[in-house]
Amino acid sequence: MHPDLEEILFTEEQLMKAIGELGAQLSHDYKDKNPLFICVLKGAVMFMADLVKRVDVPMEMDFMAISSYGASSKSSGVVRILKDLDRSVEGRDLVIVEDIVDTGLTLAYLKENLLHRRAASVKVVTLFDKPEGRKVEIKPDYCCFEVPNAFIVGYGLDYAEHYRNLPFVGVLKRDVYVE
Ligand SMILES: O=P(O)(O)OC[C@H]1O[C@H](OP(=O)(O)OP(=O)(O)O)[C@H](O)[C@@H]1O
Ligand code: HPA
Ligand SMILES: [Mg+2]
Repeated sequence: MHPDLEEILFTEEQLMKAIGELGAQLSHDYKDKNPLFICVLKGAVMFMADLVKRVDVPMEMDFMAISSYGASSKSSGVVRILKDLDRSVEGRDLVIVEDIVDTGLTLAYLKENLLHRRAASVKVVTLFDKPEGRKVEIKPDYCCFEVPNAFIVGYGLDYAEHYRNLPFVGVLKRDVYVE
């Protein structure tokens, strides 16, 4: 285990099993829809890469970079688009791929923004949901795991840009970060 972690919540095997099941579900739900999967960088990069390999219907990918946390464990509340999509989403069935829904501020902003662009549908897939962190009411359409109200890192999730490369997910020790 990594010395900065208090405990491991999900092993690589547990993550892959859940992602496999989600991929099968999405393949069923999006058959004949040619959905556009939108990866929310940077946190969702690992999840997106593993998920799309388990989707066996025609689909496309695009990427958006959004940031609200900076070098902190608390959301600044100000959501900024750092990189936008490459193409129009008008009339498309969109699947937003997130690593975690915490306060819900990122997702609320993103959903609204994409619906404004006249997408046919916008659904949200998240690896983790932290319901106790919510500041705005929003529910993901698909979720692999609920997590407790602690700051978690690994498998794409960072604290001050570190720990994204861990293949598992754990709780960061309280003395490693500032709020
Ligand atoms: O529900 P919220 O409280 O808005 O938090 C969730 C968002 O925050 C994190 O992104 P962050 O802004 O840290 O950027 P990153 O993906 O580059 O780490 C995470 O990847 C989600 O996108
Ligand atoms: O628990 C978390 N860990 C990492 N990034 C995050 N962004 C929102 N919540 C978290
Ligand atoms: Mg982050």
